[in-house]
Amino acid sequence: KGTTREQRALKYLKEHARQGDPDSVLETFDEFCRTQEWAMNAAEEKGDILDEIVRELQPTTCLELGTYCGYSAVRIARNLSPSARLITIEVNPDYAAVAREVVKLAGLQDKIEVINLDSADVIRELKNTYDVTKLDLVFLDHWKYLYIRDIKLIEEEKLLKKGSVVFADNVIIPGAPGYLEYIRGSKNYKSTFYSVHFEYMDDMKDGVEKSVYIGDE
Ligand SMILES: O=C(c1ccccc1)c1ccc(O)c(O)c1[N+](=O)[O-]
Ligand SMILES: [Mg+2]
Repeated sequence: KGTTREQRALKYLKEHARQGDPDSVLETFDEFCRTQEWAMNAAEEKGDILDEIVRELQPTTCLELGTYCGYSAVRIARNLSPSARLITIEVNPDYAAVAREVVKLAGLQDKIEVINLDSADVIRELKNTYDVTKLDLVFLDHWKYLYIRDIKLIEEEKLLKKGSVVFADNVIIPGAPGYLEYIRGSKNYKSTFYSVHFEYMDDMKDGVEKSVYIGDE
């Protein structure tokens, strides 16, 4: 076909979603994934938990690792207060390019910054280059084996404060065993596991982990 799945999804969104309406973009993306092609979005069930976290926490500065096509970036940003912002990191240039279009389609380009770099390199620069003081919300959704590397880097950079929330997708499928062991074993977090369906697959069980930082930073 010459096009990628992500480009086909973007085309569908441009044809069927309402410009400037984040809810319409999300609904249309879910429709695409249920009727045309599966994609690894943090869909309905996971999205509802993410919505709940954002509404309760009212974060000012959010970091997402693993933008993919921007579904969860739009999901987070649509609930942010006017001055709040989301930095989302995507190492794959093709995904990042599609995500920027999806963010624009949702009308959220003033709240979301998509960075096409390796997460570790950006985390080390958040204070100096990206004007970040502390992170209120971190959403881990990139390569599963990198969750533990990056949470340790975030701690090293002293980017968390009491009450910061770290929310991790896919802790069952594909799974992030090293991360789960680390975060649940750490005295600096209070973690809660939520059993949810794997995106768009009503007969597959996945899990997400919400960890509240109670450490001393
Ligand atoms: O790793 C995969 C994966 C592995 C194999 C085939 C397709 C996807 C995946 C699956 C569901 C997710 O929610 C997700 O975030 C990812 N991911 O790549 O980060
Ligand atoms: Mg995921």
